[in-house]
Amino acid sequence: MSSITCGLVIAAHGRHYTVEFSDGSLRHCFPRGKKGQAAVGDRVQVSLQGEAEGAIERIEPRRNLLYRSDEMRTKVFAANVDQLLIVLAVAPPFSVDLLGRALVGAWSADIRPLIILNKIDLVDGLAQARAQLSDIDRLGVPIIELCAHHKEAARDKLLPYLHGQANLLLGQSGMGKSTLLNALVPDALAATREISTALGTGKHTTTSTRLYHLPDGNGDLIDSPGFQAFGLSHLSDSDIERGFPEFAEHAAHCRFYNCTHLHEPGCQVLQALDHAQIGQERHALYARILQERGRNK
Ligand SMILES: Nc1nc2c(ncn2[C@@H]2O[C@H](COP(=O)(O)OP(=O)(O)OP(=O)(O)O)[C@@H](O)[C@H]2O)c(=O)[nH]1
Ligand SMILES: [Zn+2]
Repeated sequence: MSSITCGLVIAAHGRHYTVEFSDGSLRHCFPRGKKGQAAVGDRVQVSLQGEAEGAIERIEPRRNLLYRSDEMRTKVFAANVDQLLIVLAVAPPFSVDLLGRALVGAWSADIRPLIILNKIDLVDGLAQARAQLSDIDRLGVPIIELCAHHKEAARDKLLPYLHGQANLLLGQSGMGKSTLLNALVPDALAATREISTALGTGKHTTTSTRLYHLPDGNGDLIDSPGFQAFGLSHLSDSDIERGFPEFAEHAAHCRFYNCTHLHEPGCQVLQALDHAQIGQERHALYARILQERGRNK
């Protein structure tokens, strides 16, 4: 009989995983049978097999699961996340649409968002980047400005926000996510090599998502692959509305209790939009997300 041990999923490679155990050892693990998909950040029960492998027998109940979905498929980012770090940069331009979607995804899963505006050394574009963030700034989402090239300063600025939590790092390509990861976890490369060793040489695999422990052992940082889309077709209307917290005080006074805030008479959200109390772009994004869901139903 093999023994069952509890571990943490620290890397996902398609349908198999690297699991870390309390003594620091790593094993290459497969789900037993046709069980649900595990995610980085999951606590799992593993039956140990041989020296370096294991079978995932059970996934412990999750606090949350962050994922995106479109009509074709669902893609899991990670499980048991406390904070979503959305990396933006002064240049190249970031997508306000994707940022808004990431916020909706986070809030609907009860994950706190934090925005990192990187490359503030590119001073010429800074005012414009800040202006693009003004709607979000008004919502009270913390925005940390830094320059990931200045590793120590970036680390000192950011670490106090990350301590003691499971943080998921998300960013479009080119925003400086890898540069930032290397500033926060200087031995990230060595940790990745360790996983390759645990998987065995010659086993080629692409690691999509990876959990690192912060250097002082106080919290984790999960690196996800760059993303170009953030479909939210799995969310309900009320989940989506929760992604626009600035609507709430107005929505409470709409004439119809089931108002969609798109066209109804007596809609206070539309009125607030007319009075520029709600950003045009924010309402347009809300309408787009609802529309996409309508198409997918
Ligand atoms: N000026 C400036 N450039 C930076 C800064 N941080 C990163 N960069 C540059 O931005 C480019 C993209 O950085 P990466 O860290 O590779 O970005 P990434 O988000 O991981 O992008 P992908 O690898 O495409 O997913 C590189 O040329 C970095 O040197 C910064 O603070 N200031
Ligand atoms: Zn309304």
